[in-house]
Amino acid sequence: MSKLIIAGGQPLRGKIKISGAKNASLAILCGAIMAEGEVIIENVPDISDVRIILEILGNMGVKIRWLADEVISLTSPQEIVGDPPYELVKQLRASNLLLGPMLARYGKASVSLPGGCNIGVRPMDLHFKGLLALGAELNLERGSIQGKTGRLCGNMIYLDFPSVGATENIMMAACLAEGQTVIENAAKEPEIVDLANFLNALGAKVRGAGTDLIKIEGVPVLKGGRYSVIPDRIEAGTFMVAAAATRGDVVLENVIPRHLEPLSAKLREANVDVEIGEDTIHIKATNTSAKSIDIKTMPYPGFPTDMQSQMMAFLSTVPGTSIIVENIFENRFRVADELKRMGANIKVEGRMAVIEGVASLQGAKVKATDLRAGAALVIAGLMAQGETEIGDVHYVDRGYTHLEQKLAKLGASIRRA
Ligand SMILES: CC(=O)N[C@H]1[C@@H](OP(=O)(O)OP(=O)(O)OC[C@H]2O[C@@H](n3ccc(=O)[nH]c3=O)[C@H](O)[C@@H]2O)O[C@H](CO)[C@@H](O)[C@@H]1O
Ligand SMILES: C=C(OP(=O)(O)O)C(=O)O
Repeated sequence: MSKLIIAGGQPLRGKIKISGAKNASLAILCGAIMAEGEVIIENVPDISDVRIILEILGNMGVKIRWLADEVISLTSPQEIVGDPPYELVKQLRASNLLLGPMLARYGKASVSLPGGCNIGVRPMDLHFKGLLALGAELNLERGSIQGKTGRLCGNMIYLDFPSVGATENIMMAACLAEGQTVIENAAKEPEIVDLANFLNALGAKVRGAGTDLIKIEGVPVLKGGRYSVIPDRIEAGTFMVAAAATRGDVVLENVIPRHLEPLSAKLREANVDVEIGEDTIHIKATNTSAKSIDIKTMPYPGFPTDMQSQMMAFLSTVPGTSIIVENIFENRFRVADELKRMGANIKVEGRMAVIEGVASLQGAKVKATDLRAGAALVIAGLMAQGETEIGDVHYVDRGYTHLEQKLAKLGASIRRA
């Protein structure tokens, strides 16, 4: 098991290029199996979640070739040669996004339920509700979803909650259904828009992605095509917060600033200077004294749950009392216990965390409890006095491309052991 060792106390300074979005790439890679021709996807991040989903697709008979760094070619078979293997599926939540595409293209699917994970339960009732409304037959057998269908049929689907995964699964399946599907109260996250743009590049007819009403006109086939994934707003956000937390001066390149507005607004409220360019964001925190703030995680365009832990690390040394309310995933405060080992003063009460800013954190041995918790501990380690050793770094590797190299380029003292 590798560890990250950080000698804290250096403000981050310099420029960094943001990679392609994990959460968009994973959905797009699943959607690619619906195409009848070769699909080329650019700007795919080199992270373990991508490697696992590719292994799953390979097991199903998808031909996969890396054409260059971050560029993948995929060609799906006429018939699936094997089900997604449980051993791989259980390692990543996003494998549940194979359900819609498999049903739509192959008329059958067998995918293990994701079950719970470290950040909370990951139910799929809304995915089921949508796919059943499109005419699929779904059964749960020994922890695995077994689905079959003839050609799916468009329908009106209202989501009780704007679930990102359910919107993606239903939207993908509806692309090959007969007639029109309307998803009401759809998720509006940028990754939904990216997936819709990708599907449209293959010949799908999806309109309204990015609003809460998505309309999909089914087509008989999707063809091959080429598509470039959007930049990762959460990787970008993590570097923004790391820059703010170390009182640094960092320019992020290859970002879509609009996607980061919920975070930029909160950082400005905390007195951090955020300058927006066309595809850059400049964080200047060298001369600022940060202020405590309150945060509530919400579906987009609210504050993202995936940035909550990193903000908790930052706020732990901001004078005053900050409050975070986590509305999406019930177990996303586990990182508080690790931050407390470094001297943070955080009280967790159900879905609320109260953070009393302390003068500084001290380096300690800590463990990543999930992906963004790991990112938060990296930020805490960069701020802390002395050495921090972060265990269970495999969580961090799920979602960050070349994290140590990028941070070292900004002047951090960080190494893997
Ligand atoms: C709204 C939201 O912030 N979604 C986040 C969620 O997407 P992901 O797609 O994993 O999760 P959903 O958006 O579906 O889930 C959000 C909420 O809806 C509930 N739920 C979901 C599906 C379902 O069928 N039934 C149900 O009750 C979940 O328990 C959760 O409380 O995790 C991703 C990884 O961290 C983030 O990138 C997404 O931004
Ligand atoms: C928790 C995350 O991802 P996943 O839904 O793939 O577990 C995340 O991206 O922060």
